[in-house]
Amino acid sequence: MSSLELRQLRVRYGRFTAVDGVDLMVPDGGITGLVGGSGCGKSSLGRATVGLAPITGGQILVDGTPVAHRPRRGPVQLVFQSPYASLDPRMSIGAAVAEALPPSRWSPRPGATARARAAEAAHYLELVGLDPGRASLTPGELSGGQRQRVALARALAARPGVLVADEITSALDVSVQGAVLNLLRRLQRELRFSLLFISHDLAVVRYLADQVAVMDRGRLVEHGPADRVLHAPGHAVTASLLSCVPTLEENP
Ligand SMILES: Nc1ncnc2c1ncn2[C@@H]1O[C@H](COP(=O)(O)OP(=O)(O)OP(=O)(O)O)[C@@H](O)[C@H]1O
Repeated sequence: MSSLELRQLRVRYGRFTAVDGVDLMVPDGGITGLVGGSGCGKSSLGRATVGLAPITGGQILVDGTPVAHRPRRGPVQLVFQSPYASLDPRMSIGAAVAEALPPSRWSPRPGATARARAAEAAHYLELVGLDPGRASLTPGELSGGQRQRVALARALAARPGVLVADEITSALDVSVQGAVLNLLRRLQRELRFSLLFISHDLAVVRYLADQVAVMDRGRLVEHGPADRVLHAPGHAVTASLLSCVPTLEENP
């Protein structure tokens, strides 16, 4: 488990600034929900934490240490909205998870390392509720929810201190969204990674997050404890996002 800190983070695409000097702290072992309207820069911020968006200013720190901009198997792992973005359609799901494991120690017995890695990959598949006996399947043979579980297993296999989940349930049927969210919450408690949970769905964010940050046009406009931000918003953008979520009202 690790803290994630963004200091004056700036992301630009050509002349367009998508993230405009954001300061954000995801505390050690905490769950921070990042919300905002469409196009406000949430995904750009998330992608920047793993070097997948063009950072033009500021710093990203994990446990107070600046991280390299494109770390392989780094301390921060990102799960995308579409599992297809992170899974090779030709690779078996077992191989995809094994590939993400940290390099293993040298073993004197030929084949022993490959076997140990397959066993460890099976462990991660089990952890996300998939049958390790089906490790030879490819992503195309799985349902959307199962694919997202594989993407989660692959991210966790890299043993990140921080997980960034970007709209991970948006592409799923409503019937499986809850199961994936429950899984994520259970895994966060068991493995104790810090979580930056990006979503446009405030009801989901309230369910998971202990801190909520609100973005608008590339800037952070509000940040605080989830209870306070979602029940007594201090910014018009937050209030407007809340007004679109009638289910948040306990006594309508
Ligand atoms: N690769 C890119 N090149 C140019 N502009 C981009 C690129 N990626 C994103 N943008 C622009 O940056 C802005 C922020 O996009 P981003 O995807 O980060 O927002 P978002 O809050 O995640 O939106 P959504 O919820 O709709 O996914 C948008 O105006 C988008 O069009």
